[in-house]
Amino acid sequence: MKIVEVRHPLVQHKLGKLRDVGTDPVLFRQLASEIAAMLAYEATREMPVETRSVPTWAGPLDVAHVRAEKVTLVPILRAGLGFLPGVQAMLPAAAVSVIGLRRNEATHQPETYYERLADNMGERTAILIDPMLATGGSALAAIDMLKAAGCRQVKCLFLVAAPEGLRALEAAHPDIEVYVAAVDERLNEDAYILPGLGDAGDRLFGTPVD
Ligand SMILES: O=P(O)(O)OC[C@H]1O[C@H](OP(=O)(O)OP(=O)(O)O)[C@H](O)[C@@H]1O
Ligand SMILES: O=c1cc[nH]c(=O)[nH]1
Ligand SMILES: [Mg+2]
Repeated sequence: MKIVEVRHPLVQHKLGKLRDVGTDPVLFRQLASEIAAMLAYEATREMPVETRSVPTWAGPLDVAHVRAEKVTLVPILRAGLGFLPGVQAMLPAAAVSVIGLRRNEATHQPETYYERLADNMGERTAILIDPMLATGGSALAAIDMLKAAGCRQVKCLFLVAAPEGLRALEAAHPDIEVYVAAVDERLNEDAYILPGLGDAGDRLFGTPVD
């Protein structure tokens, strides 16, 4: 499994601000979105483009054109929504597929409550979007849904990943790619990432901790 930890100073600066418990939801969403755009930039580096001829002031010119119909963005509800705008800023024409998962806080297992995927999933690269990879259970469930729908290429964008979650993804899906702003230390006894960000969904949307 390809894992890219984006150590760019701008990403690390913004991540440092996200880790500050004093960062409120308005700034948290803005920073998360800005990092998401930079992760998307890295994840699309090898993206195939087609050549199209455009009229320019100097005559016709062949230019690169991204084929948005070959991509779908896949936010995992709810926290993935906070990450989506930054990725959409990079790929505005990509169809959005939505997966709703909620981690059961007692068992730490994901429970599915929504699935609405784009058409022609077999023709699309799926860019899975979630700020947190903890045990990996939610991402595994989402990737299983994407592959069951025919998806052959999956790239995952996370703000913070735990080593435990990365190992789980690697074991089940060695073919995927992962782009992350930080690989953190470990999970605590409640399966929260240390040092992590706390509950990303709550911090994005201003709800109390469950
Ligand atoms: O790797 P895992 O152990 O599965 O944990 C990570 C998941 O937990 C969080 O979502 P949560 O279930 O809290 O839902 P929310 O986004 O609605 O807050 C997070 O956004 C991931 O989806
Ligand atoms: O650290 C964690 C783990 C799961 N979900 C979160 O929002 N944070
Ligand atoms: Mg949550």
